[in-house]
Amino acid sequence: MPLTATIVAVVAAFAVYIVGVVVYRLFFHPLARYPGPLLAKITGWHAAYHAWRGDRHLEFWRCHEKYGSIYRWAPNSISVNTNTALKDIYGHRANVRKADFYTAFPPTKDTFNTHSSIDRAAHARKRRVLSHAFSDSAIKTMEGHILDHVRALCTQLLGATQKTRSPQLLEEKQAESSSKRGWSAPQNMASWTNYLAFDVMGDLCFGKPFRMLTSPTNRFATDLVASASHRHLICGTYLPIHKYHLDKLLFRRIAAGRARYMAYSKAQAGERAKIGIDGAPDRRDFFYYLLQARDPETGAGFAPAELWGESNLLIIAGSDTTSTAMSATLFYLAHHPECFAQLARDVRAAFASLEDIRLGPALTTQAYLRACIDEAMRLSPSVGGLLPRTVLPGGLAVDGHFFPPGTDLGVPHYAVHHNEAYFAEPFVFEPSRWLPDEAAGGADAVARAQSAFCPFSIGPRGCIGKTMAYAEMSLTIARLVWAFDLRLARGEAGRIGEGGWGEAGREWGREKRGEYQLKDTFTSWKDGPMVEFKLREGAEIIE
Ligand code: HEM
Repeated sequence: MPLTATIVAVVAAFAVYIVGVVVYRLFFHPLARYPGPLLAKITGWHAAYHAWRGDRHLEFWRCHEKYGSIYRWAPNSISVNTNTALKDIYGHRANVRKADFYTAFPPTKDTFNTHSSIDRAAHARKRRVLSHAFSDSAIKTMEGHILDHVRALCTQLLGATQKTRSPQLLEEKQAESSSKRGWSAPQNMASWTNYLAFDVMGDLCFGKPFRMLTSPTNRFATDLVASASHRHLICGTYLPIHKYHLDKLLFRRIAAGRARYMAYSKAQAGERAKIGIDGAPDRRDFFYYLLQARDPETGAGFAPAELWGESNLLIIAGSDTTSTAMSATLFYLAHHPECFAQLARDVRAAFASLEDIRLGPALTTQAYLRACIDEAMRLSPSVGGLLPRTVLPGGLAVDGHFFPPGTDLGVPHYAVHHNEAYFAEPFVFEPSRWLPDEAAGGADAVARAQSAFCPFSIGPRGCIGKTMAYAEMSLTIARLVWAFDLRLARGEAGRIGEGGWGEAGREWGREKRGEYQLKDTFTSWKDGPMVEFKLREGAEIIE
């Protein structure tokens, strides 16, 4: 056959194949009866586009507004926006495994970690070993490391209150300076909470903090981790991008950032592994627990590649997520002075000094503090998208729908957190909705809200670091609120992080001024809020 005829035949065969796939997916696929965007039913590129844009969490919400509680968001994938689906899909009895989405996460074939393990038995073993590092007693021994960095943050903010903001304000500052109680220049709390969370996790995972709070040298690593997370999301959402390394072609900056992070974390983990347990017997960090932990059933510990995989995971899983929740909490407190005032009253009454704020009953019983953090995580969840699970042989029934083996299912966090069926006025910051004595609707309304609240996911693959995250967030927010008065920066700076601001503000779902805006990169990218701090009357920070 002449060359031209061969090319025509190949192109024609390809066209017939494509048409066949499109017709099958639209009319004969087991999910064909479910509504959804036309392009999403035909190809995974639709979902990959939103993963790249960082508006995946909003797209799930928008589509549920349009199509109802269940829709098809990719050829083989269904999203369900109900509290019952949450239990059916993620609960302990769910007949599912993690979707192939997670094969895009590990840097090498032998570095599957607790988070990226798909096989249920392999995951159970890793999780058992890792759980030693998250026992209550282990977290208590890590408290000292966390507090070192929270103190460093307080000192930095105190320093900011003592710097002159601008020549015009010099006089005002001079008047204030003798008492050290002037207002600081606006501080970007997305950055500060990032530095804090990375310093804590670097300290606990690699045995040495990044020292981002006190020096700019290592701050570049926050961008690398963000790139790693974003790359995992894009490639996992549409696996051909991962399989054929298209990310290196299409998203070069993101792919390069991820590669740099992997090299960096490998080197850090290697250095910590060399020190081992004997080299630092008093050091109770994650590595200490990882190095000595043994599977109670098999007696096996983690191999070196697994150690890297786990410490690498912990940095990504524990830093960005926690910093987003803290910056979101500060965003909403700065936008709701009445809530800040109530929280400040509670915390200042409960603790006589800054150093009294430690882990323990006095902190865990701060109900309004927990309500503020939970409400911020509801409105702006650190992991806002959908965590896909694949139905195993035997199928799965969800909300009366039967799904065959191989179907990918999930509940999108941002969408279910804004579902009016569970949250009255879902876009309003209302911490009291979490307090049975204060919530409109009482204990029933609180129980309904709890049933759909899933910032840490739920079930056997839910966040293992939840207790640790609450420990870090409570210590940080309580200490900041105890020591400082805070207010939103005035003018344009105060708008950073708000909806309806800049280019993105014109997007449907990003127009709400009072909502902290996140870019969904699997975890989240954020900017702002810009907050001013002032050491409050009666507070002292020992530098
Ligand atoms: C506010 C802070 C945090 C949030 C919102 C959060 C959220 C989540 C979510 C949604 C998952 C499920 C991911 C999935 O199914 O793909 C998860 C898993 C996980 N998280 Fe967190 N996380 C936080 C803090 C932490 C911290 C501080 C650590 C460790 C120091 C941590 C370690 C992990 C690990 C290891 C997993 C995998 C668990 C498994 O698959 O068995 N997280 N987290």
